[in-house]
Amino acid sequence: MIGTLTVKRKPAPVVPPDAADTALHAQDLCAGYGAVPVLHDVSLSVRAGEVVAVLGPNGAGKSTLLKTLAGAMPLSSGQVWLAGRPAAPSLAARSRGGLAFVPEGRSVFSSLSTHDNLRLGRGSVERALEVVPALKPLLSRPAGLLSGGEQQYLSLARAVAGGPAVLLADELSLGLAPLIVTSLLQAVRTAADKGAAVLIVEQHVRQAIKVADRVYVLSRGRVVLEGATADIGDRLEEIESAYLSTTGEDASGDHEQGSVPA
Ligand SMILES: Nc1ncnc2c1ncn2[C@@H]1O[C@H](COP(=O)(O)OP(=O)(O)OP(=O)(O)O)[C@@H](O)[C@H]1O
Repeated sequence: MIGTLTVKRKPAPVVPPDAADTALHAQDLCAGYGAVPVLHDVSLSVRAGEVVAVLGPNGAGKSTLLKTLAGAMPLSSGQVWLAGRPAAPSLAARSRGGLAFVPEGRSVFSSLSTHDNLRLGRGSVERALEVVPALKPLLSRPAGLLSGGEQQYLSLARAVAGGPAVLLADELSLGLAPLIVTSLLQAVRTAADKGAAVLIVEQHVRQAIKVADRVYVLSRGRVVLEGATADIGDRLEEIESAYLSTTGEDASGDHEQGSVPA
């Protein structure tokens, strides 16, 4: 009797459809702190030239999401893809690969001038100033003497000096005056217009949707809504009370995931 020949093939790697042609793609991310899970199967993508805003009430997991995307925090499962390839495991390696991360809080070298702070970043001072022109008159000032808003301009400018392919920014506008918030978000828009894929976490929802192309709303670590800002603008109040106020944060915990509800 002739035996059956079984040819063992390596299974083809499963590449999510969005991963291949987007600058940043995350698939089914789960992460947490110790035994406490925070993110549950979060998937998203950001294309080059887009600003995408992550919105959600306090404690929804927005910062945790950005940290996992940046490689600053491990995943318990899921995969991050950068430019169609599985992302390197660490923040340092992702930075070398063209990802820039502005974490929450201002990190500037207080004793150095604004100009020297910019020179410390990988990249070009000129490029940074094209995106954040508000820093031009402040180049010689020690960073420690800049206002909170100016320090935030500097954090953003350092991140964009290298012309990142992907820019992640967490709560750039926290505690800042409305005019500065507008200016920071405009700089974020400029970074995208120059080709970056930009993902921001932002509490100022109404300001954010003026510059963002799309949003994801996170509640209790899950994406509960996603859509183009053009589609949600008219229904912002309804969406704010359903998803964005802390009291509205899903007491039942069972919002369905989907696109902008009809
Ligand atoms: N270092 C940590 N150790 C343990 N739990 C943490 C840690 N950081 C955040 N958490 C918890 O994880 C959950 C999500 O926090 P996260 O900061 O990601 O939310 P957020 O949406 O960014 O909130 P906010 O808008 O208030 O900044 C919260 O319950 C928070 O208490």
